[in-house]
Amino acid sequence: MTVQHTAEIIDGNAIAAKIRGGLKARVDKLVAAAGWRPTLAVIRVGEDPASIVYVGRKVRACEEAGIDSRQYVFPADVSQEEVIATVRELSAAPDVHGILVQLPLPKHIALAPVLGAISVEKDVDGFHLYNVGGLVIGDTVFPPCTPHGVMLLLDAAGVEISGKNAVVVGASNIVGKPMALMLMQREATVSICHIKTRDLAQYTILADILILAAGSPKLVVGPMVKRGAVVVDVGINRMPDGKLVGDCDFETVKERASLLTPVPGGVGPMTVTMLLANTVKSAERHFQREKGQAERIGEPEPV
Ligand SMILES: Nc1nc(=O)c2c([nH]1)NC[C@@H]1CN(c3ccc(C(=O)N[C@@H](CCC(=O)O)C(=O)O)cc3)C=[N+]21
Repeated sequence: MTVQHTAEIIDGNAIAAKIRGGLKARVDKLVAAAGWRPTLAVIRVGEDPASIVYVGRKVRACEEAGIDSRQYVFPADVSQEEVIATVRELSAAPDVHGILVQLPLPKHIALAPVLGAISVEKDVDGFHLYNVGGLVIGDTVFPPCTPHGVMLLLDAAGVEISGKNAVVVGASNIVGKPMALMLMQREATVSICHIKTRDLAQYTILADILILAAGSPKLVVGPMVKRGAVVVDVGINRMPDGKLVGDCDFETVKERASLLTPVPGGVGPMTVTMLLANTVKSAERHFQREKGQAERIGEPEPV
């Protein structure tokens, strides 16, 4: 007889709240020492309703953690040059520690020059090529928020990664690719599936850790999942009835997985938390540089 258990559901909101508590304490300590607050600049272009909601959520999370935020909102037909000029100004501003350009941008704006204009020291999304390169060699200051949030969820749930078969479904620059690199860095054997993958099930069935980041509702159903697998669902799909669902068929996957993240309430809150974490880290690094400089200025002249 085999005994089957339904998956334990990982509570992303609870794990995120705990991490945010720790971040708030670091902010308080920094404010006491430095006399200024960590500050995040958010650039939003156009009136995409989802972007407005996401940015609003990030701004509120900043507030709750004691981080100042500033919003720069442009009309959808703003020129690429104007956006880049703003990013350059913010990159040079001494009182801004994090810069986030909300994606997606309108089609007439090329992403690479905009992201390239973000100071690597303020790149709290981890999208600048310098930070992408750091990730490739396993040594980055600002890991991209969503995949980093997934790693912390796995760690908080006590999931062992080294030596496991990890399968990432989705190969985007902001989730799938960096996710695969982070899992590989932790010594998982990683497979990446994408839109052209034939017979997805023959990969997913081997996964001890299955990460879904395809943006396709019910892409993965129970029979495609190895019994006892850990399934992290990064998908966010808005259904016609307004309901939010992930990339897996929750009810059938729940019968096969040992651990499963819900949508909403799984990875989403961790993404926002990692943005806060990177912003606090950036501000702390700024303070250390400032202090280092003050000490150098204060040094007596050699006789
Ligand atoms: N430069 C940039 N950086 C990003 O990190 C970025 C971006 N652009 N563009 C859009 C995506 C999407 N994203 C999410 C943030 C929070 C939730 C989130 O908080 N979700 C909650 C609530 C979901 C809801 O009810 O709407 C949850 O899943 O429980 C989801 C998704 C960040 N993104």
